[in-house]
Amino acid sequence: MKYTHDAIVIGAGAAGLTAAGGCALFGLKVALIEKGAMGGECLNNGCVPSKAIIASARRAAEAREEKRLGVQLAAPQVEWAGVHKHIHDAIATIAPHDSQERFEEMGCEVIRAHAKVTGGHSVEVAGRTLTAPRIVIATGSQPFVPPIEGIDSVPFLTNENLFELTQQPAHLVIMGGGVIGMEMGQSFRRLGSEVTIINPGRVMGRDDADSVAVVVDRMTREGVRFVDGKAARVAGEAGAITVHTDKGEAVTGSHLLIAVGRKARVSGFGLEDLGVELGRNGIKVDARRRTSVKSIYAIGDCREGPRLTHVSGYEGSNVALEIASGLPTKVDWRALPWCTYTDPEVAQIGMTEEQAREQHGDAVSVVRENFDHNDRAVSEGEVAGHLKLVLKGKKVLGASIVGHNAGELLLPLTQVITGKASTFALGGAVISYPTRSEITKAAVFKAWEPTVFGAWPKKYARFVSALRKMR
Ligand SMILES: Cc1cc2nc3c(=O)[nH]c(=O)nc-3n(C[C@H](O)[C@H](O)[C@H](O)COP(=O)(O)OP(=O)(O)OC[C@H]3O[C@@H](n4cnc5c(N)ncnc54)[C@H](O)[C@@H]3O)c2cc1C
Ligand SMILES: NC(=O)c1ccc[n+]([C@@H]2O[C@H](COP(=O)([O-])OP(=O)(O)OC[C@H]3O[C@@H](n4cnc5c(N)ncnc54)[C@H](O)[C@@H]3O)[C@@H](O)[C@H]2O)c1
Repeated sequence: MKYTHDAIVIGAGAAGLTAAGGCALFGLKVALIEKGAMGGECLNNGCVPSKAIIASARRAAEAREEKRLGVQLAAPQVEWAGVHKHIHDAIATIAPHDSQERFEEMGCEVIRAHAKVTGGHSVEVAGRTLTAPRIVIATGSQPFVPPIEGIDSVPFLTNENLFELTQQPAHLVIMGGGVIGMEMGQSFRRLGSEVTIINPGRVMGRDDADSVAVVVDRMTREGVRFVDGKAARVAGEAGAITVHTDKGEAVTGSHLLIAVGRKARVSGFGLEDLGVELGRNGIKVDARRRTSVKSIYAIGDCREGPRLTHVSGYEGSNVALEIASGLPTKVDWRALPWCTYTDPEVAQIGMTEEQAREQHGDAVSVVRENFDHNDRAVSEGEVAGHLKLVLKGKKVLGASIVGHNAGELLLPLTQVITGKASTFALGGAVISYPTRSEITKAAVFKAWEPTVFGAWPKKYARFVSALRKMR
């Protein structure tokens, strides 16, 4: 069969950009297809805008503090137009990194249209039929809106329109006390909105309970109200929306934010007709990210598994490496990190204590160090929090850190858990996004780039692709 490309990538978010960029840097002919904005969710309505609003909120919170370290700041004056501008300036500043121009410079053919997969090796887009031995699906996810009574008759926010708000909500009611609910709840409260978070049971259920308790305590003291229950019915109109919980409580606010998880984007682009196997929430993949149709990979938020930018990037580079080298490249989640950027931050790597005890029972031990014994923390007056190291013998299975900039403290643990500490390994390490720690990976990657994407690897990748095309 004569192919138009070596690889076709659908979706230009963190996953698709990394896969397409990687293949192009190996000298392969790649089509990158995006129907919406380049950069996908992380850049346009996820990580970047949410971390920008967190930064504005932190500034307001600091100014609101009583005299501390001998210094009293003036009371904060929040100007919503300025917050909105900061969010969109941050997006605009980062956008060139994910732009069509940059990926065309790398060698990708970028097509801005809706793609439809029509076979194991073919994709229809903008009136053309593209063909390649390998197709990579990186179509992402969208907010899950629960089908509860009244949901169609009230206006609500999700991450897709939250950052477009041109006026500050008087009272933001948040359905869901997961990562988005907690990060945005604290931010809007600090910026001056009243905030109520409705969640059944423990908030941030995937994280270590002791660590989460420290954040809940801080947010409660800052004035966030937590309501235990599941949103069961909504009613009202713009400016006065009431959420009724399954426990009989009713909360009325000016705005409603829905943050109860994600729905993988898996329909409307041909997978149904091809019979690609789906799981409960996403495309089923093996450890190499291959779907049930082996020439098609699925990476990032659209497949079953963790949904984080650094995970999307990791899977994108793995798949690019597998396509270029022809060698199986499996994911390794032993040192998977994630961080919730509340203040204090909650950072996790590898197994939580709960997961470790489920798997290894009494063989697990936990050591804990509190920040009030850490001289830097004491000097800065930021002593809230701790580090919990989850061990089997002296082997680290995981760690949970809650405290100032906790996300920045994970990197040495990545190396301890994987046992890989070379510069090459650091260049491929999975580092929580967005953290300043990523700069070390970027630097060593720059050092390795001329070797990894040098003339010989490029020749080899083209040879592998030519062999594949002959089959
Ligand atoms: C508010 C919020 C904050 C977040 N903060 C963080 C954080 O701090 N750290 C972190 O690690 N993660 C964070 N995340 C999660 C992170 O944003 C996602 O995991 C990541 O963006 C997923 O990347 P992706 O490439 O898999 O998908 P996406 O970024 O969703 O990209 C998929 C792309 O595919 C395109 N597409 C879909 N179908 C087609 C088609 N048929 N044809 C052409 N194009 C198509 C879409 O238009 C989209 O651009 C956050 C998420 C949210 C909502
Ligand atoms: N810092 C980060 O890395 C970061 C930040 C934001 C988002 N994200 C990603 O985005 C994804 C989505 O975040 P999210 O906060 O929407 O989901 P989530 O899965 O983190 O949390 C959803 C929460 O909603 C609750 N819930 C479910 N149904 C409910 C109902 N009817 N009423 C009230 N509560 C209900 C659940 O109990 C859960 O606590 C995350 O899984 C994460 O992968 C990551």
